[in-house]
This record gives sequence, structure tokens and C-alpha cells, in this order.
Amino acid sequence: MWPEGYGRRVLAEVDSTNAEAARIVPGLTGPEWILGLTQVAGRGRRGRPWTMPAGNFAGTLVLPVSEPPQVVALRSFVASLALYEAFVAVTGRSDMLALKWPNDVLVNGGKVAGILLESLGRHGGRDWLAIGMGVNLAGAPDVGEVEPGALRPVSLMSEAGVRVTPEEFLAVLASAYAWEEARFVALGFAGLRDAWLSRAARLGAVITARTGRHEFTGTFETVDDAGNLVLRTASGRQAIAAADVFF
Ligand SMILES: O=C(O)CCCC[C@@H]1SC[C@@H]2NC(=O)N[C@@H]21
Repeated sequence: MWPEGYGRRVLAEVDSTNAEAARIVPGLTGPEWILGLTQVAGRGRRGRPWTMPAGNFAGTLVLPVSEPPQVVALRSFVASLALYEAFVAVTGRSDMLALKWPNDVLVNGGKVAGILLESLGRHGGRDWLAIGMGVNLAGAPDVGEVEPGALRPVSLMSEAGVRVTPEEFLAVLASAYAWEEARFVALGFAGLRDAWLSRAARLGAVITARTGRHEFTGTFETVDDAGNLVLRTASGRQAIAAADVFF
């Protein structure tokens, strides 16, 4: 069932649903989903492009938020848990799914979805956030399109053999997101941290985190209560706020 209080608009073609979010936010009074059936200038994290083979999901939730910025940023965990639940709902399986810090969703070890949070500033006396989600439902970009060392892109179709339209996926995701959002607002990150950790890829394994300035290799111990990646390295415990992670 479509969640109460959330609006929805579906666009045949859009440059980027996150860019569209910035355009429409001044006229909004509550949360609104934007679905782009074709997205021609999708944006990924760290300024990378996000390509969208036909039939994939490109959606952005435009959300009013009321917490300090470091808490608002924890919506990436809310969104990744919602994506995970949506995948379980459409495939009936959880055995091949995992979450990669900070906010990728993996199927059989390949990247099937990514999340891009962008602040939209203040409108109508409220702060707004764009939560952009790209999901490879039908096809994955060519492996040559991702940076060296990044996980191979995969699609739900190739890994699970499940065919889902973007509209069908939006219905499932919107409902999963609304549930996770309500839990986050009621209980804070403490209310979902264990759920996220129990779905985490490579917890307890040695991983590498690159921050742009530094590279840390160590055992992935946990995610702390501020959402930082905690690694046990040869030189001690490191809590890392933002990085790309390599397995
Ligand atoms: O780099 C990543 O992993 C994040 C990718 C986020 C892509 C989605 S697609 C829908 C929304 N609109 C955009 O332009 N980007 C996000």
C-alpha cells in the first residue's frame, strides 16, 4: 500500500531526479517521490556520473528533515535498509543480499544499488533532503564504466532472475522507506544500527577505506553510533566518517 502522507510524480525523462528535486522543492509541503523512467544525466557519489540502462530505477525522495546535519546524513542507512527490504519483498530472498558501508546494496557481492544524499536547503521554514536511489533492476552498466577496484555492477535481473518494473519497485520501496523512516524518527540511529550491522558485508573482515587524503586497512569492527566506519588497524582503532571502501 502506498504510504500515507507521501506524494509521487513519475517523469518519462529527466536529467537527474536529484536535480528535479532541487527544482520542485520550493513548491512542496510534504515528502514527495520522483521517479524518472529515463534519466540522462544521473549523478553518483563524489561527482561521478551514474548511468542508467533501460528499465532501471532512478528515484529521489524529497524529504523535510528537522535534525542537525550529522543526524540527517544517517538517512543513508535508513535508505539502504529500505532498499534491502524492498529487494527481499520482490525476490522473496535475503541470502544473496548485503549492505556495504556507507550505503551501497550488494547482490551476490556485486553493486546493485547506490544512494546519493544531497541537501536541498531551507524552503517554507524547513530543511529539505534529496535521497536519490539508483537501482539496477534490468541491466547493469558495463564494468568499464566504474572506477578501477570498485565492485562489479550487477542487476537484479541477472542475479535473481526477477523482472520488476520501476513503478512496481517504487511502490515496494516507498512503503519500506516509510516504515524505516518512522523507526528512525522514533528511535534514532540506535533503533536501526543493529539491523544494518546484521546485513553488513565483510563485517569482521579486513577491508580498505580511502578518504582522499588517507588510506586505512584494517578489520571492519563495527559502525559506531554516529555512523562512522570503525576499523581496527595496526596503528589502532580508526573511526572514519567518509570514505570509499574496497574489499
Ligand atoms: O554513486 C552512487 O553509488 C550513488 C548513485 C545514485 C544514483 C541515483 S539515480 C537517482 C538519483 N538521481 C541522480 O542523479 N542520482 C541518484
